[in-house]
Amino acid sequence: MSHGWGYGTTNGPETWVEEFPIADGLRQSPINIVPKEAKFDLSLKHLKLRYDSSNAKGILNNGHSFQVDFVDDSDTSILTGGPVSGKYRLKQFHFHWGSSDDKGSEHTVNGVKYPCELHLVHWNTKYPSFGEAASQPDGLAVVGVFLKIGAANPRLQKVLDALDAIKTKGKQTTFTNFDPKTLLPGSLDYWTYEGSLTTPPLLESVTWIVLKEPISVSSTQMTKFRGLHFSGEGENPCSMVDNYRPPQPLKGRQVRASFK
Ligand SMILES: NS(=O)(=O)c1ccc(C(=O)N2CCc3cc(O)c(O)cc3[C@H]2c2ccccc2)cc1
Ligand SMILES: [Zn+2]
Repeated sequence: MSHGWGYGTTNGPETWVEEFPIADGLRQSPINIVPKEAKFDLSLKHLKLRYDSSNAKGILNNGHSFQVDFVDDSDTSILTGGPVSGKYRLKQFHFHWGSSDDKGSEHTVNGVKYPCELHLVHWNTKYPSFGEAASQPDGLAVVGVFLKIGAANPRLQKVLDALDAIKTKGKQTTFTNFDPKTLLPGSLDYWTYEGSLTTPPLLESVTWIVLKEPISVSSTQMTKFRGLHFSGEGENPCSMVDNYRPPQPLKGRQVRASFK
């Protein structure tokens, strides 16, 4: 998918509406989460994430983030429970981060930005493929995990060590035997709301599941994310930083909490 959108001054989030009018839609993401305004919902189930590490297949610099792709031709890495019904298959995970430790997350909590946010992208198996699901209102479920500056996180190391091989746009390499469950915090308490992709095409097909508890990342580890480039090999080097969309209007949506 070649596209002109990005995170720069001439092609950043404020310009996306020109090519993707849904950018001004009724269920856009990310949002600012205000815990005191989230409604505890007793009917929300425990989030069940069951991943098979052998489904990990590769890691790719796609020019706006990097993603770890999973084999999704069977129900071996799935999300069930939580706010969704049915089974959602893990497709990929990726991150959004800042040029400094004071920004980088897409969702914010009481207006506070984290330095980084992990997204685990799943698609509803009632549809034949990810692409099909992505155009349906109940097609995708993305688990968002905040990263907070603290001790170095050894669970991130395998991912960070692979980044040297995918420095520039379009580069990819094999990435196997990795269980993304190792990236999750101890608690699976979450906020949930109906939203969209946070990158073009901004499709309004995502049930967001944002975990309350962050995982740790050190400042040194954050500099590894910032060593990637938006640009391709041989192009003018452009550091991959600030690849986050700012919070969007709630437009009457209710954010629910799985915890009191
Ligand atoms: N940040 S997010 O909302 O969690 C998100 C989720 C999925 C995706 C995603 O997997 N894809 C497929 C790869 C891709 C490549 C692009 O160049 C692009 O502009 C968007 C995507 C999106 C995508 C999702 C659904 C339909 C088309 C593209 C992207 C972002
Ligand atoms: Zn994302």
